[in-house]
Amino acid sequence: MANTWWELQIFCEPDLEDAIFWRLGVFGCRGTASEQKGNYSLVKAYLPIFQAQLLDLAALSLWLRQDAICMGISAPTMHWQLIDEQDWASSWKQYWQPQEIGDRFLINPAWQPLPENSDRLLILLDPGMAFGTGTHATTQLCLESLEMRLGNSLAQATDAVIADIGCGSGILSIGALKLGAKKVYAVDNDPLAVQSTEENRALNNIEPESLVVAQGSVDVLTKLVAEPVDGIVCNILADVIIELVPQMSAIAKSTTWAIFSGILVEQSQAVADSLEKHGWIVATLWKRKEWCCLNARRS
Ligand SMILES: C[S@@+](CC[C@H](N)C(=O)[O-])C[C@H]1O[C@@H](n2cnc3c(N)ncnc32)[C@H](O)[C@@H]1O
Repeated sequence: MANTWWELQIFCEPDLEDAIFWRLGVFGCRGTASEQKGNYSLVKAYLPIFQAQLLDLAALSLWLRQDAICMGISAPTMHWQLIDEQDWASSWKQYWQPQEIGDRFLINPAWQPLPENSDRLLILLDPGMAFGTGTHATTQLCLESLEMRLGNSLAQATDAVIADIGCGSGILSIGALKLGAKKVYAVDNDPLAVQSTEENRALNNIEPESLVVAQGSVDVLTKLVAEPVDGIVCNILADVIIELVPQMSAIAKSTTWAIFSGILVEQSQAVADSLEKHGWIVATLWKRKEWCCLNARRS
């Protein structure tokens, strides 16, 4: 039973997909994927059996219906079944294909052949049970922001020391290092994410000294980093970011820049207010679908 998973299958209108991904993420689903089925989307998500009972799944289904009603679109249908771990691993992997992100990155699932003739920065990933395949708008916004911060020749990318808070699969840490950052400190309070980041570090031939991974949050980072960092990237949910912002001053200096995502557009004002209250200036807001990414620097 320990290796048994819930497989959720949700048929929905494409406009509902993002709301569904958000709900599934909050719910603790791993390895979420979607495919087009005619005019509809089929979203599949996987959840360890110990994490949800039938009643929880019924409640999730009701929330999704509620979301659809609020958006004025037809309600999704949700089915669930139990599958074993082997089926889980192969079920969602077949939907995840190599993907170009921004101007520089190519995300390649670890089990896919390496691309030929690509001049993009290759990130090999097997997210395991952690969040961060690059398919979510918030991850893409963060990678594109990292490109802006580190990817042009004027930036001092090679000297940059970066903190990745809520590293998930390690995709942003690896992206920063591929852009030339000197060192990344990555933390996540989920031990499965720490394991996944370690595995993806090795997959991308990155030395442990260049990507230091630890379980925990900003409090752990403050003990890990020898001195304030040059950049921070933090893709978690808005309320968690607001909670963590005061602690981030301990790892920031006057020139530190920061990238925040996981924020719904309507939550951006609350996050910006919190940042400004704690010594940050919000320079830009990038939006994709209902998500946004705030680029900030110290005042
Ligand atoms: C949305 S995922 C982001 C993963 C990856 N960085 C990306 O951009 O795709 C958020 C991650 O933050 C972690 N997390 C949530 N709350 C946290 C906290 N207070 N401190 C550290 N990590 C946290 C979660 O476990 C999850 O792996």
